[in-house]
Amino acid sequence: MSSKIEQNYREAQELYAKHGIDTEEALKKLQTIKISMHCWQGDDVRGFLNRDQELTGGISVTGSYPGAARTPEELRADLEKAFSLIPGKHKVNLHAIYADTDEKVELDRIEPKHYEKWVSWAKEQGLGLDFNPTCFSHEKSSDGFTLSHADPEIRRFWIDHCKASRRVGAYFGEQLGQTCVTNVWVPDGYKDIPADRLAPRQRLKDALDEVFAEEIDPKFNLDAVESKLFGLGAEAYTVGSHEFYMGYGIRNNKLICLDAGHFHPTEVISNKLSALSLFADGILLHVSRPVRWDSDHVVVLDDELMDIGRELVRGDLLGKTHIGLDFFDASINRVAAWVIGTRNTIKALLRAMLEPAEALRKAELAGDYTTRLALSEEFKTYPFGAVWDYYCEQMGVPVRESWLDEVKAYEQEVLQKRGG
Ligand SMILES: C[C@H](O)[C@H](O)[C@@H](O)C(=O)CO
Ligand SMILES: [Mn+2]
Repeated sequence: MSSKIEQNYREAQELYAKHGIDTEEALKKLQTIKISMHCWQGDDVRGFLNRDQELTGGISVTGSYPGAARTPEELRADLEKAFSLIPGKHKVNLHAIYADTDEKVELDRIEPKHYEKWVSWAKEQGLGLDFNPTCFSHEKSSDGFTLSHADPEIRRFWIDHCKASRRVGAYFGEQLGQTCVTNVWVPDGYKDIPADRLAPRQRLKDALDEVFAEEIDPKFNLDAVESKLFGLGAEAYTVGSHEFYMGYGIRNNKLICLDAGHFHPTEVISNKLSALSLFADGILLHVSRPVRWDSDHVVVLDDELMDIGRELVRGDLLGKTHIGLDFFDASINRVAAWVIGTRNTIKALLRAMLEPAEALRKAELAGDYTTRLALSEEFKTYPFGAVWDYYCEQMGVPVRESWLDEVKAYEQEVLQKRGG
């Protein structure tokens, strides 16, 4: 006797098959896609190296929901809980400040050994790891500048940190047999109108050239660069703007990171993917949800998330795109935040795989925009949910909202005991 979930799935399968959409193929493909889940949602971007430092760099976490992870052990336990509720095998994205070590190590001196415990854990869990130098929340970034700092000594510190970070990334890749993506984002910028826009960009370019000078096997580590429009306290000018990094990344074969919150309010990253894919070696996504500014809300299954999924699927861009998440909300249960955002990102991909892309393309080429619109709209109410539920069941994770009971129980048994 098949379950109700399977019966619903079989009916949906038939409906999709009428349009030549193979749901089994879609689910097989979906299993191979890894989402890089960012560790920093678990503790409001505090990390473990300089826990007393306030969060700087023009980013902000709001909310005081209890239960933030205070130690690497707690953070790993929370990540495990979240992964147990998300279908598939994925990656964890670490920032340098999440080193798991008793040593008081400075950022420019980090080494693979400071992250060994993360690697053993990732091996046990069958996860990949990605990495980021942390160029914020530090006394040497207190005036808002790092790699483009006018003071060569400060610049040197951050260059050395980024170089060390790439070596950590390569260690992750080599140890785990999965390429690590090391993403460089710096907050550098001015609050008010600069007198000189060029010099900081020249310094950033030169610093990056130095950071990337050491050859690292791309099998182990790929470098990415992340642009931004503005940050808190850097409203007038950001050194690492989109044009800057698009140019830098294309010329130097770096992955270009598109963060959904790093553009003008009506500008969407979904519309950039096809263009960039023609010129860039690869793309890294920071899937996020800006609400009026780069607020880093948990991603919901909204039009933009579905458009990102569509562009990746229809343009066959999954092979050259690394999907990372970047949101941090401290006003809700942090494990739930991961689960909601990651499940939504996977859902968006599945939904895109279950759309009649070929028929839509054909209609478009024939100038039949009526069919294009009619079909797109009708597919919005196709039984995508039945396929998603079946996928969750097959992958051994809770179906529909039943995951929430597990998060609530974890909150009672574990998170609430942490206080704070
Ligand atoms: C913590 C992240 O590295 C950071 O959010 C960065 O990726 C970013 O998006 C800054 O706005
Ligand atoms: Mn980002």
